[in-house]
Amino acid sequence: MSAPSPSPATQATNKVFTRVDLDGHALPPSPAPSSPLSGRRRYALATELVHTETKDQYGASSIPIYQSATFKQTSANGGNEYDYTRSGNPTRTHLERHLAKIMNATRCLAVGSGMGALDVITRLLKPGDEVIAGDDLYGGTHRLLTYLKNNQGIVVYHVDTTNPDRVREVLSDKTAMVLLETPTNPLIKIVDIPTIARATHEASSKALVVVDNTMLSPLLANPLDFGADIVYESGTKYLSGHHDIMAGVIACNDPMLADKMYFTINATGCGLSPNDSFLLMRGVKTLAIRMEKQQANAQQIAEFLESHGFRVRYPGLKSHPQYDLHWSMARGAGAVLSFETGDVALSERIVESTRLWSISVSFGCVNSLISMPCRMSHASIDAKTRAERQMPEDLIRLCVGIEDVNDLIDDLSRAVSALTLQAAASLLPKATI
Ligand SMILES: Cc1ncc(COP(=O)(O)O)c(C=O)c1O
Ligand SMILES: N[C@@H](CCSC[C@H](N)C(=O)O)C(=O)O
Repeated sequence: MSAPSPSPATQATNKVFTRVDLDGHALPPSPAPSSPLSGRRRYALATELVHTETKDQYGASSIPIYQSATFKQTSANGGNEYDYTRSGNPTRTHLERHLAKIMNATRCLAVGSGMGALDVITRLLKPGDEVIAGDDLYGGTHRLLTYLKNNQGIVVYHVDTTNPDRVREVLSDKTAMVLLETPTNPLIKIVDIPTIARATHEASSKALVVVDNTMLSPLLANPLDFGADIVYESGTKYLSGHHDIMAGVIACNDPMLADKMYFTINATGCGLSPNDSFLLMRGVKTLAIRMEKQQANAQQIAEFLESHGFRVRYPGLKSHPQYDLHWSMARGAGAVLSFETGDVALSERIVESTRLWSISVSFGCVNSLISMPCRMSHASIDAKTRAERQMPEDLIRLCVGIEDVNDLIDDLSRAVSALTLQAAASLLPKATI
């Protein structure tokens, strides 16, 4: 008996894609096209963020959540577009194609967290490879690099990446990866991506420049346009915007590199779940409006603190020593700033006296957060290393949300003035409020 001919729906599912991944699975075209059709012109980013191509059979305007671990095949040889969610899922693919468009990449991969993204990227390394990273960087990144150094035979240099000459000093043909963050977390220093990318590729044609773009998001910067080979972000932050998921995204333009990273994701099972892919997709659509409000608020708060004598680190302030460099690479200053009070105990009390600002790690959410990085987000960097890297223990980090800015300033002002009035003037060499 001959097999029944496949239905039109099955035929559509079985359509031949021009690209296949390392396991022979078909890859849908990526990035998603500018949508709806914009002729030759690409729409502005705020428009592209919202509009997304869907071919849903019922015309669903929001991507359905394909909450299925496995997918029925039409032949004993398998080979349909999807077979198993660890390998690929329609909701995740939709998100990845949309993000590739937004991140100016040909391919994007979505995984379970920002650290998961860095784990996938660093699995490109092999024992003996050298990695150059900043000396001011997210604590979890420092922790993973230290693990690789201690257990996987990777040589890691932490240098001041805000000075390209310090990077040049350690670049060699053994350099496999240069890992950059800009603005750095938590000291908000700026790194010259184009200069370092050029120097890296000159020193070793195989070395990869990897940029963590979590602080700015694709709305404000596209490091791939400045010579980066791979860009990753914690989707837990601005991309999703509501602190209701953990996610990580990786973008690149080299199909071979993308295939290698996809291999790791499939092999280890760290791809983003369908439900979280849906939530991240929903969050991305409002990125522009959230970020615009967040950074407008951050600017006013930074000016308020600076006008009261605090040393404020924010690239929206003309006093930032690398103001011009930042604006040569970015379309905005972001919404994370940090400031010093001159006294750890005072900083603690300010943090604990605010009411609207939640004491939380993370950033990029619609509500405002306050934290002391040395005690919280960067506690995984030991005290000795923090001291060597001159991380001020009294540093307060503000992650500004979308609330009414006057309420935020009032709350901060009340916390600061109540305490500084009590404090002896000697405790506050810098702060004069
Ligand atoms: C700059 C930066 N990169 C990466 C990460 C890691 O992201 P996730 O928490 O989603 O793993 C974080 C924070 O956690 C971060 O601040
Ligand atoms: N306990 C966590 C701390 C996460 S910090 C999150 C975020 N990157 C930030 O900078 O606030 C850990 O050990 O990773």
